[in-house]
Amino acid sequence: MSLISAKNIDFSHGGQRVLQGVSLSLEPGEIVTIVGPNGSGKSTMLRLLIGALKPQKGSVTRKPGLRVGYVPQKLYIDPTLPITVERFLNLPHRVAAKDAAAALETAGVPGVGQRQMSQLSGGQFQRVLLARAILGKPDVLMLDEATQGLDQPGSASFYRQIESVRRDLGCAVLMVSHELHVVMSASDRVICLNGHVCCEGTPEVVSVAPAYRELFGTGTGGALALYRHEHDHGHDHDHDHHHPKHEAAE
Ligand SMILES: Nc1ncnc2c1ncn2[C@@H]1O[C@H](COP(=O)(O)OP(=O)(O)OP(=O)(O)O)[C@@H](O)[C@H]1O
Repeated sequence: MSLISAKNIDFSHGGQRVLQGVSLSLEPGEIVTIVGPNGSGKSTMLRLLIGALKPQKGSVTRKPGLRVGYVPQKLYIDPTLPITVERFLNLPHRVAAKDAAAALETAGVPGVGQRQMSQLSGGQFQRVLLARAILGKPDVLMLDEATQGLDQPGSASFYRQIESVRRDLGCAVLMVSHELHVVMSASDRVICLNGHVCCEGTPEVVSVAPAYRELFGTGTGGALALYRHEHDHGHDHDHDHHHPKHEAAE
């Protein structure tokens, strides 16, 4: 059974149609990224999947008892408010010190528990948010533009952390981004959204799909290859096949 599945969703904000006929699902353990231009309905889709919004048409089904860990885009903490990482992880529910330490370790920031939140770098801060999501032992981690404000190496490193968290926890990951190549390289499957699902598949397949290239141009293929090299351990399909049809369309 899928962890979450959406069937034929229509959604409008006010009178404005944002999503039309969108179907997608998330299977246990997979990393799926929703990419799309600004305003294409990515955040709305995430909120529908979580259940914070109700579709006007279609349905969203979540596996009973599904635990979702959510990593927001950015969380504002008043810099004049002294709060340590450990204290932050204890909000809103108290957690055991050893669980907090373990979550920080899994999230890639071991030992920062006594640091002030305001003194963390952008990358460390997002990893602390990740640690907080991990504490709930999620079946699914959802990240909405979680690397905004990080530079490209910082984002790439954050997404590698996500892969490692997936390995440790065995959870599925659903991310939203408009940062293309960096995010895609870490994904098993990419869904390109622009009010509807334009195309969907492995990063290699989506990055050469005509609908994707129409939206984002052709510039991401090389960068994808650059980041992908670490992952070339042959999943279930041949990465190296040729796409003469698409190349001819460039
Ligand atoms: N609460 C709301 N009320 C009215 N319109 C909204 C609301 N939230 C989003 N919208 C509109 O719905 C459309 C889709 O927004 P959404 O945030 O889902 O897109 P997105 O793909 O996540 O965009 P971005 O990449 O810029 O974050 C936009 O045109 C936006 O203005």
